Amino acid sequence: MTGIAINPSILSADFSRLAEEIARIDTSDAIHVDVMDNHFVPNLTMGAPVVKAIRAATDKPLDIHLMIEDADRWAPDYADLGAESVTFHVEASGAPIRLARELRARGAEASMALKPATPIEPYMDMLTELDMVLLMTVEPGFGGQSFLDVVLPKIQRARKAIEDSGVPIALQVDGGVSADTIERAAEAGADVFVAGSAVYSAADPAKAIDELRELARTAQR
Ligand SMILES: O=C(CO)[C@H](O)[C@H](O)COP(=O)(O)O
Ligand SMILES: [Fe+2]
Repeated sequence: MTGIAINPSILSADFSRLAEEIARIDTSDAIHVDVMDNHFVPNLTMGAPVVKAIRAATDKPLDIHLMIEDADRWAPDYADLGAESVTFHVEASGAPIRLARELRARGAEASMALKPATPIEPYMDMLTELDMVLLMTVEPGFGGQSFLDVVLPKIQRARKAIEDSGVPIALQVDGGVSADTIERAAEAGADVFVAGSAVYSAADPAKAIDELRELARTAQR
């Protein structure tokens, strides 16, 4: 297992004050940025120009979650603009191994996401091409949805495959992660947690991040 990380999603932040909102999550391990194109998912958020502005506003690692079609074409741009980690959806990639290698060649960590109903088994042999796997625990597209417990067995199977690979690949969950759900996800084997509404709805987001981290650490032990 790698160490526990809490990556707040700025999808739930006030976009009119993004730099201040980023400063409020200073205890985070990285900043999760949701890029949506209104095609892969029925929602539109931001593209490379805004991510470039976020890059300039913080030294925190950027964890870019691309919910866009034609990831093979667009994902490398986010590595080029200085993101530490770029996640593409396997459902939107024609050549995931080539894309993962391309992201790494451009200096980013390569991460692949799976929607809740996408099985992990066809991709078990390519895990070593990746730095992280993201298992969505909601249908992608919106913040504030409920955690899907139906994904827990897939988290367990992915954890076993990662341990069997002998390579320290991170296992991220995204969607509905809160103080009520993070322990279940950590017990199943996740070690990187995205939380949007749970962090930004808190009176003190930095404290909420620390509390989530402690819950996950205890559950992982
Ligand atoms: O990728 C996402 C949605 O597609 C977001 O990262 C996710 O929903 C985070 O928000 P919340 O914690 O409120 O569920
Ligand atoms: Fe996300």
